[in-house]
Amino acid sequence: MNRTRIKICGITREQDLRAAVDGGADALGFVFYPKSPRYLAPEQWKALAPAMPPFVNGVGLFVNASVDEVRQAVDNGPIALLQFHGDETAEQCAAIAAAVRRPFVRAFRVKPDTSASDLLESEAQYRVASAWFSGLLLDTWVDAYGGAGKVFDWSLIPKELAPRVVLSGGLSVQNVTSAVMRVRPFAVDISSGVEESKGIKDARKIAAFIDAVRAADASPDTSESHHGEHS
Ligand SMILES: O=C(O)c1ccccc1NCC(=O)[C@H](O)[C@H](O)COP(=O)(O)O
Repeated sequence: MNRTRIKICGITREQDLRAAVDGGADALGFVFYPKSPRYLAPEQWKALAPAMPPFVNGVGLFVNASVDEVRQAVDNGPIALLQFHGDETAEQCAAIAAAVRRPFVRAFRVKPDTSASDLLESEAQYRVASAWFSGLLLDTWVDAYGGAGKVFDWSLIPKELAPRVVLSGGLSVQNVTSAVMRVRPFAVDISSGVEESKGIKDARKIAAFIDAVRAADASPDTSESHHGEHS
C-alpha cells in the first residue's frame, strides 16, 4: 500500500509542531516570507528549531529570497529541504540550492490556463537545471503567492507525473480523501485547512486530516488518468 507523505505548512508554535509530529506528519513547513501571516523571523525560528525531532523533514519556504536569507534559515535550524514559492527562475533555484547544499521543491502555481504539458515541461526543465531538484509542489495561483486555501483542477495533473508531485492548495479534511484517490500524489501539503486562524494550527484538524489521508491510502485505486492533452 502506498503511503502518501504529508507536509503540514506554516508552523509557528511549538504546540503545533508537536501536534503535527505526534499525528505522523512527514514534513513541517516553516514560512520565511515576511509578508506572510505565518512568517517566522530568524529569532523565532532559532527558538522553535530545537523542538524538531529526528526523521521529520523541516521545509524552509521562501518567496524571492536572497541566498543570504536562505542561508540564515538553514544555519538557524534543521531545514532539510527548500521550497521556492515565488518568481524564482530555475537557474536561481539551482544556484541557491547549490550554495546552501540543500535539495528543493519548486512550487508551480497553477493558473486557469495551465496545461498538463506545462507541468511536464516545468518538471523536465528543473530536473535538467539542478541535481538538487526534488520535485514540483502544485499549488493554486494567488496574488499572495500561497497559503490561500484555494483548490485548482486536479484532473490537470498527468498520471505519469502524479507519483512525483506534492499536491497542495486548498486541501482539507473534507476533500483530501477524494484528492488522494483521484490523483495518488507522492505527498500532500496543507496550511489553511488545519488552522483556527492564519499561523495558528488546530490539533484536532491536523489529526483528522492525517487520518483522512491514511483512509485514502487504504482505499482501492480509482485514480483518474490524464494523458497529457490540453485541459
Ligand atoms: O503559507 C503561506 O502563508 C504562504 C505565503 C506565501 C507563499 C507560500 C505560502 N505557503 C506555501 C505552502 O506550501 C502552503 O502550504 C500552500 O500554499 C497551501 O496552502 P493552503 O492552500 O492554505 O493549504
